[in-house]
Amino acid sequence: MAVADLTTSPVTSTYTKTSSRLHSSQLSLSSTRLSVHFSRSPRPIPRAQNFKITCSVNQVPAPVAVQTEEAKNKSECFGVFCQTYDLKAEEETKSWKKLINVAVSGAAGMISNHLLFKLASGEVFGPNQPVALKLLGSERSFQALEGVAMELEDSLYPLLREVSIGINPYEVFEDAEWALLIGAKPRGPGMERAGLLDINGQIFAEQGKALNAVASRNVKVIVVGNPCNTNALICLKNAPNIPAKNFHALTRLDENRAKCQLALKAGVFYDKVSNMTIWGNHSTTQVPDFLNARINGSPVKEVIQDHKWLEEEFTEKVQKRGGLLIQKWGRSSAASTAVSIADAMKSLVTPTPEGDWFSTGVYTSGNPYGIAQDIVFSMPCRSKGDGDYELVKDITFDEYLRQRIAKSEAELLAEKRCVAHLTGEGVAFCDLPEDTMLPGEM
Ligand SMILES: NC(=O)C1=CN([C@@H]2O[C@H](COP(=O)(O)OP(=O)(O)OC[C@H]3O[C@@H](n4cnc5c(N)ncnc54)[C@H](OP(=O)(O)O)[C@@H]3O)[C@@H](O)[C@H]2O)C=CC1
Ligand SMILES: O=C([O-])CC(=O)C(=O)O
Repeated sequence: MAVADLTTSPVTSTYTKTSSRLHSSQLSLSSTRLSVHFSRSPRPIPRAQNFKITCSVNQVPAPVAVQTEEAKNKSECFGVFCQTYDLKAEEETKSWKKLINVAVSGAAGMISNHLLFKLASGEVFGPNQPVALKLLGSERSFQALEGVAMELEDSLYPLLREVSIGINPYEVFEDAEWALLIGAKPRGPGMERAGLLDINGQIFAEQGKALNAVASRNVKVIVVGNPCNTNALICLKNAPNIPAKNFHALTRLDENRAKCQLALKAGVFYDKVSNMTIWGNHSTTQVPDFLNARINGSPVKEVIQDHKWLEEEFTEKVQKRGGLLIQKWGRSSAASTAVSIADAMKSLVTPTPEGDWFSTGVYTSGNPYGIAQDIVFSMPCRSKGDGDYELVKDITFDEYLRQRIAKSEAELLAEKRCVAHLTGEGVAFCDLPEDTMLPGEM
């Protein structure tokens, strides 16, 4: 059976090889009451979970689901998203753009549980952009991933045309135009940061190789899993055929947190805060830049005259916001992180408002600020809305800002030495600064 067909989008070729499972597809079709019209050659439903869902709709006993190793390694369309409908009568689809492929790792995790529904709703790409979600999980999360896909089915999003799930990045990332890399092992009690860098670095090295092999040549990659700057560096080093500029480490949550704290102090609504840069690492050395930020168009230091608060309390509040939230919630920021991923994507697909900018962790080569080359560092960017960005040139520095930036830079250079074995730059040597911490660590 084919995946959902759009009059305006080509059907992907993921399942054309699985003709041996055509029989299963026919079984599933006979047990579904959904009206199905094949506008192209039918493709087989290859997965057991399709039976479970269609049969539960009609109270037909489900065939026994036997999942082979081969089946588990495939990225496959899920349930209702495997159907092909005749959309010719649907006028609205005429104005739709070509289907966009979005791959998400850690898709069964907490952040994804918020993010996927934003992507499917049209909030990120707009009301004319149909979306295909390609969800990456693992052996341990596969059932949860099925649950996520079932919730996506039940949400009936008109723009959500395809959902596929899998555990092999070489399958899931095929033709991805966006890759949102969220899955990563959380740091456990007693685990050294070097250990976390190594374990998660291996995940991102593997995923970089997979993107390099099968993703769109212009895929935009947003690394969320921590330590996200160095994971992004590892990922891009393992994907030499994809422009390094396309890789981002998520620091938009930090930008949003900084805007909120400035608004609170100034007694204004947070939409009045602009030009907010987060410099450096998504860690407790990050630098929320109050020198260049503005409130109601005026420099922050003119609006907030308590400069001691800006240098000491504000900076630390932003750096440690994630840790405080974990103390309150018992788990790390998930909903606000998902919002910030959506914000980061929107900033790349819509033109940046005149005079403003946004923060994202990007590859430093060629930066105009004197920051070390060849790391991933959060900096101020503008976009024309084409998925690309330029670094902002007219930035002011003072001694305080320079010193803080240098500290975060030193931390990232140390992280880079620590993962040299994963970036193809020789033998790793770990001399991480003592106080190196993720925002979630206190
Ligand atoms: N940059 C930022 O601003 C922020 C980053 N984060 C980071 O995002 C990441 C995901 O957070 P969240 O969704 O809340 O986390 P969850 O624990 O809910 O999900 C993380 C997912 O990571 C996957 N994973 C990959 N490898 C391992 C492993 N070895 N052990 C356990 N899980 C693994 C799991 O999926 P599977 O089994 O399918 O692989 C799991 O579902 C974390 O690294 C977190 O620190 C969080 C907040 C802000
Ligand atoms: O440390 C974590 O996992 C959470 C995190 O990044 C944040 O809240 O900014």
